[in-house]
Amino acid sequence: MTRLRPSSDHQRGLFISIDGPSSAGKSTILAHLSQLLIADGEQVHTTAEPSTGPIGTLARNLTETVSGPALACLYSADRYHHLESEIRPRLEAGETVLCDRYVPSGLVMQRFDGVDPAFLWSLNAHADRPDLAVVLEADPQTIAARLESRGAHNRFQLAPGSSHAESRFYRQACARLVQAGYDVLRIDCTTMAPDQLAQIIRDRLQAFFAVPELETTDARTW
Ligand SMILES: Nc1ncnc2c1ncn2[C@@H]1O[C@H](COP(=O)(O)OP(=O)(O)O)[C@@H](O)[C@H]1O
Ligand SMILES: Cc1cn([C@H]2C[C@H](O)[C@@H](COP(=O)(O)OP(=O)(O)O)O2)c(=O)[nH]c1=O
Repeated sequence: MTRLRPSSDHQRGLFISIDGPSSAGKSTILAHLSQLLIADGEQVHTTAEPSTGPIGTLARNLTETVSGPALACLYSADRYHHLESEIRPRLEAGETVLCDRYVPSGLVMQRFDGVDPAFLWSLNAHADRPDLAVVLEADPQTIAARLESRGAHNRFQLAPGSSHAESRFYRQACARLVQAGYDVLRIDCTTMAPDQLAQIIRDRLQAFFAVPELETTDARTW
């Protein structure tokens, strides 16, 4: 039996974020991944940003009426509060945390308001690095079709050509994240089914982070 841990001397659980263009399939893949990890014996906590906490609720409610750096600050403030109030405590309890949107979304979405990427990075640079940042990629036309059939949730998604712009912003954000030491797994979700994509992520986690349960128990005695 193995457990997913950052390393064999850690009791902390793994932190995995998933980002990508609106309607690429983040929530769907996350649900499949959660089921797979639970079947593997992991304790899984799924969460999302903006969070359901006070700052996340404010950010979501103000997205149509506040823009630019002010909105960017709200989303990043939510991120730091989310880390402190929910993500870190769950990780320290040994749970695997799956987060639907995280820093990569913060580097991408506020660019629709023309916010300087360097400013966005400075707002997000102190957020905890996930053990794995999954970023979904796809042919923008395919994403646009998924978005149209699901329906837009806010002004960013209604902007003409938004799927193309988001894809471009994500490519740039990934380069920045890799430079900052993030472990980024980019996967193309144009044609593969969500359960297959979840399997790819699960295999990657197993390959990099599986630790024999005996070793995690041994580490506890110290
Ligand atoms: N790999 C996929 N192939 C085809 N359709 C998908 C895939 N993943 C998700 N979808 C569909 O695309 C839509 C958006 O998925 P969703 O998970 O809500 O996206 P997101 O969370 O990225 O906004 C849903 O109708 C979903 O069923
Ligand atoms: C995390 C985050 C989200 N957002 C936006 C992107 C989404 O449009 C919105 C979340 O909406 P939601 O409907 O939950 O997401 P999705 O469309 O992916 O299903 O919040 C930001 O603008 N900045 C951020 O940092």
